[in-house]
Amino acid sequence: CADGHDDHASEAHMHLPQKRAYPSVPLTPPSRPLVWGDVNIIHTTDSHGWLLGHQKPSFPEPNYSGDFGDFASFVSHMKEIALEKGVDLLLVDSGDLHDGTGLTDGYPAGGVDAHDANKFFDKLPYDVLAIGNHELYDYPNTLDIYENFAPKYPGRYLSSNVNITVAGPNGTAVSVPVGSRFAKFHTLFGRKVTALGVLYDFTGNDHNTTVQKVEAMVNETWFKEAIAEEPDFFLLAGHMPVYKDKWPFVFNAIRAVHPTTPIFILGGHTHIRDCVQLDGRSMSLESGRYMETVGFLSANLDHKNSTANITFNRRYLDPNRVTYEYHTGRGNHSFDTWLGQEITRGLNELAESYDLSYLYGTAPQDYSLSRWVSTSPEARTGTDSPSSDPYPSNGSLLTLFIEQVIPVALAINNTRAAIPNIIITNSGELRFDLYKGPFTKNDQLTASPFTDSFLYIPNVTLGVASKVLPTLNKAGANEKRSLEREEELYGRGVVDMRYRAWLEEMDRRDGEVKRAAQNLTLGYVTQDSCPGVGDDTVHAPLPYYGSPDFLSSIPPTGADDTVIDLVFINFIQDQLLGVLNGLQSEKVYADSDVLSYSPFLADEVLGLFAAEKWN
Ligand SMILES: Nc1ccn([C@@H]2O[C@H](COP(=O)(O)O)[C@@H](O)[C@H]2O)c(=O)n1
Repeated sequence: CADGHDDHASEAHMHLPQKRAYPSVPLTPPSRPLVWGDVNIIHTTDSHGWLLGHQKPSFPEPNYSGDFGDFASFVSHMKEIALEKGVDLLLVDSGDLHDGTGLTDGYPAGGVDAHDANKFFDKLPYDVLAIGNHELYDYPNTLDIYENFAPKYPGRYLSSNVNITVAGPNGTAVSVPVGSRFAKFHTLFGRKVTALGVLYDFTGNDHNTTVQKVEAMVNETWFKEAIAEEPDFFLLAGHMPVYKDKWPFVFNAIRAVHPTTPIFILGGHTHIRDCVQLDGRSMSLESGRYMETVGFLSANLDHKNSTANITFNRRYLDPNRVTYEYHTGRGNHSFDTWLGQEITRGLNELAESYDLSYLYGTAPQDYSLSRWVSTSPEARTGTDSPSSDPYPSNGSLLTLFIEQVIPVALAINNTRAAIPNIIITNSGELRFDLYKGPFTKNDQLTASPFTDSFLYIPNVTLGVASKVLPTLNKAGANEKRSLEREEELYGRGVVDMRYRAWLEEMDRRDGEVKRAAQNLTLGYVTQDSCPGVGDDTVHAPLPYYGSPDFLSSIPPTGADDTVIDLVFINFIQDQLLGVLNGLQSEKVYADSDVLSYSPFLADEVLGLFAAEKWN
């Protein structure tokens, strides 16, 4: 094994949470050392609970096999290197800590999503953290951030445009920032920083939370006062994509007062690796998702009022021990810090206490969302020829979910099971591939983490019901999606289309040629608009297969006027009612026409199916 972890390799094949996230296969090391500057930033975003690292053996998963303990050791060593060099190194997170793995979503009854997993986050020396949209879908999660998480980072957990309503001193409701609106602090080497934490215009937030539009935020008095004094640099963290979103509102508001002050923007939300320069004295970085990327951004700052371009460098690191050891000059025996090992141990204990290795059944094959996955021996090195799992197909997780899993699971103990139905869900309900072999509670919550419920409207005619899906997808929506519709979906947090477009583009650009060469492992291949190469490790891109935004079960056969149950996931209720009312004029459907279809939630159906069919 490339980095001498043979004795642990067998652990990586177990279905239980790993005792240690050693890569089980040889990993490609980074292509070159990092370029350090006077100011350096390590960036995480959209981690969604992936603190135990990616544990499956098929590529590209081993690229991301470092766990949060490894990351903590990496950060400690990088801090030491920064100290030796006499430069600043900041640690920044851009939000979305909730929803995505068993560690966040596998909490016992009465618990709160991510409450326990977030305790490991606060063991790291984050300088600034920003709130994400997944902190806002459910009020109890936001309240937990407000009461328990933000106070761990006094003044540094930023929610510049996000409020929560809580009980005030005399019992009256008050709307207050979830964290702080802004932070002003000095770095270790005395640089003055003004930081913000901005959320994009999210509209899917729960009651008693508010998100102010970005353009309104920059007109607030507190904002104008916060940016009035010139710092050595602005640090704009935020759960907002660096491209095609509203960073320019914040950037321009600052530039109107400080035309030359350096600005670092650390964005997130679209799950992609991206970099943009809004001018020569600023750089904006977005560092992927699911702890599949750790971003590194550095700059050599010059003197006040200088108008010269600043030299920035950015890098997208694959979070694994080979990467971490390479950049810190450590070997396998000198890499782990006490804190790192404690975090790894604690995460595994949490996985155990949540019973994440509970076995539902054994998956007969891999099922993928948009990419090829295979467990053939060649796939271990990422060099076999890809098999085809587009949607719809037998290898597509979307097909399995909508055509088999949901119909089987929702029929369990259901008095309406004999009534023909059409079931519709958003494809974003599924978040990750499902791999051949033991299918555990952790795998269930990783593939489908949301506690969304299944609802129905009875007595919809088959003629109307069968038009709902094409209308939702607006036949050919991927090519011709109307701006209005895209904005509405985007506001509710639906960004899967941006991530998918990114994967598609990297495959189209040079996928076939790079894969055919068979000398590269599979992974992300980024082309952003910043100078130089961003990916730290060179890979061949994964083959990409597109999928629609919405999925439907196979419709029953019958005449157009046959009445059926129209079943759907609650996340899409508003859109579905809108479409239904546009398709027929006999009845105006409202929330009061919607009934509960099943007690089972979206984060249970794969497990129910596996227990019934995969044993
Ligand atoms: N209850 C929910 C909440 C979200 N989704 C899906 O998640 C996507 C947004 O997540 P990001 O990580 O991209 O912010 C969105 O596309 C929804 O499809 C859901 O299904 N149910």
